[in-house]
Amino acid sequence: MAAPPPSSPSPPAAAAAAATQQTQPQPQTPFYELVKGNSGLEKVLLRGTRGFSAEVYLYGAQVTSWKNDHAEELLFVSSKAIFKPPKAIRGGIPICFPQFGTHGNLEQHGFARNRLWTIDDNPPPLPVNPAIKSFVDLILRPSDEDLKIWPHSFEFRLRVALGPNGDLSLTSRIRNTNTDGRSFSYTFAYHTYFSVSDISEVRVEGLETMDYLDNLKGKERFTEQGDAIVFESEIDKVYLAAPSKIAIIDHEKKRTFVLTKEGLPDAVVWNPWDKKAKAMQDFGDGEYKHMLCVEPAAVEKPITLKPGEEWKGRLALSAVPSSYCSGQLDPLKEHLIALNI
Ligand SMILES: O=P(O)(O)OC[C@H]1O[C@H](O)[C@H](O)[C@@H](O)[C@@H]1O
Repeated sequence: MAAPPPSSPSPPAAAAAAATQQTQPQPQTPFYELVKGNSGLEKVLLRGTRGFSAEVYLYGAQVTSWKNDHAEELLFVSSKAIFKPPKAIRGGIPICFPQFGTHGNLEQHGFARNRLWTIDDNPPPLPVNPAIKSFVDLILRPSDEDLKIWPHSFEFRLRVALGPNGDLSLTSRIRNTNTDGRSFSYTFAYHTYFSVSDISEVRVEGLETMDYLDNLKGKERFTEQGDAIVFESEIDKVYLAAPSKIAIIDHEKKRTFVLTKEGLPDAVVWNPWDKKAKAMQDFGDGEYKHMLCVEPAAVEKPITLKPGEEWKGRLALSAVPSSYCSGQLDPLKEHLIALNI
């Protein structure tokens, strides 16, 4: 598909918006730009107000950049990331579908993260905040090869949107398009890599007292004790029925990430720490200190769709300044104050 001219409304996207305008309010002139990224792979640039921006590779529909109004990168992408199929890009927000991790017989995290998605010029209407001016819709349908490894027909639509306050949202709509009457089930995650100043200075709030499956202990179930989660060693846990808001407090950066999730009951927390970092070809030895994955997910209970049914799973991210004092943070309150609501 031809790239729209730089800094002008994308004609297909504008046409799509116009087509859906009659049924419900949609942003009028969505802006995106399609450019060449690493290794010649195409990526979409989203530009918001006040310098907020995001980038999405068509490869994996993977968000690889989200910047605030000081042009600071908020997501982690490894300096050793490989931008070459079939390797998934190490960092940003890989999409794990139709399988999270090793919870099934497919390759780790499923195949959506290493397939080439296309821009969806005419997505079905999606209720949106009319203040959102910058977004892109992507779509993945299975190829004949994909059908051999996962014999189900589906349409996976992803909208990535940059809000007026720099918030980033990802909305997935997955539809069962099987014509043989068969249901299918899948697990899912937005495998979000956050950029942090120093992992030892980071706390995660919202998951304390939750039950979790520990991937480092054969997926055994435990209950989290005590206070906020802090990091002193490798972690790989699937928190079950986690709250819809989770906060990552970066003490040194004085920044709090607030994650809001819908349709995604679980939340995976992962940091490979030093030994696993060294074993990964596409990850720098010391980079574990500057990243943390908190991944809204549906893992414990797979989602089942009958033919014609559609599921929606949404993640909204915001980064707000935090003058954090231990134990005093109310992530929601702080978020609303920062947004002046
Ligand atoms: O190396 P990848 O396939 O991208 O997976 C990276 C990590 O993803 C998740 O967080 C899993 O819980 C981990 O067990 C896994 O190591």
